[in-house]
Amino acid sequence: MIDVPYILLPHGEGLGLGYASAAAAGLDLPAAVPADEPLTLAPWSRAMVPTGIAIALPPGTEAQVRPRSGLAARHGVTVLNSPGTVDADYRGELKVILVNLSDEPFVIRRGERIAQLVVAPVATVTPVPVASLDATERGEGGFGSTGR
Ligand SMILES: O=c1ccn([C@H]2C[C@H](O)[C@@H](COP(=O)(O)OP(=O)(O)OP(=O)(O)O)O2)c(=O)[nH]1
Ligand SMILES: [Mg+2]
Repeated sequence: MIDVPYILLPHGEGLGLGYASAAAAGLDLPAAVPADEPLTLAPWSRAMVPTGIAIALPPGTEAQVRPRSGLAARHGVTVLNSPGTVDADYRGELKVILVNLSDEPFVIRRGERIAQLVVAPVATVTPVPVASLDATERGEGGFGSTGR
């Protein structure tokens, strides 16, 4: 277990960050919209939803903002830039770019879990310019080159 420090911003008071089950991969992210002002995501529209949370990821890690399957399956609501990337040096508020891919409006209430955050190790590399690349069996084949 790796400690990940987080703070609740003023508009995140009372919200939290946690796993929904013992071995869940993703920390659920809550919507930090005002309790008396739910956010309505119109059909085929998007919104950047505040979570009221800021984190300090350990160097060598990233966090991915992933959709919740229940919202996607039941309401057509997903994370537009999935998986969103949270850099280890980011100290701003975590935000979730939700999109409503359905014909029905979707209402987001305060504290509702809108996405999940998966923390993962990340390889940081040094890009090295070279004259040519080593040969492989695949070569330049891609995008279905091996068949269906
Ligand atoms: O779904 C997301 C994606 C990003 N971020 C935050 C954390 C991340 O570290 C920062 C920048 O994200 P990204 O690199 O994807 O965006 P960019 O368009 O490249 O912006 P920047 O120029 O700030 O890197 O925004 C979120 O809160 N939620
Ligand atoms: Mg970036």
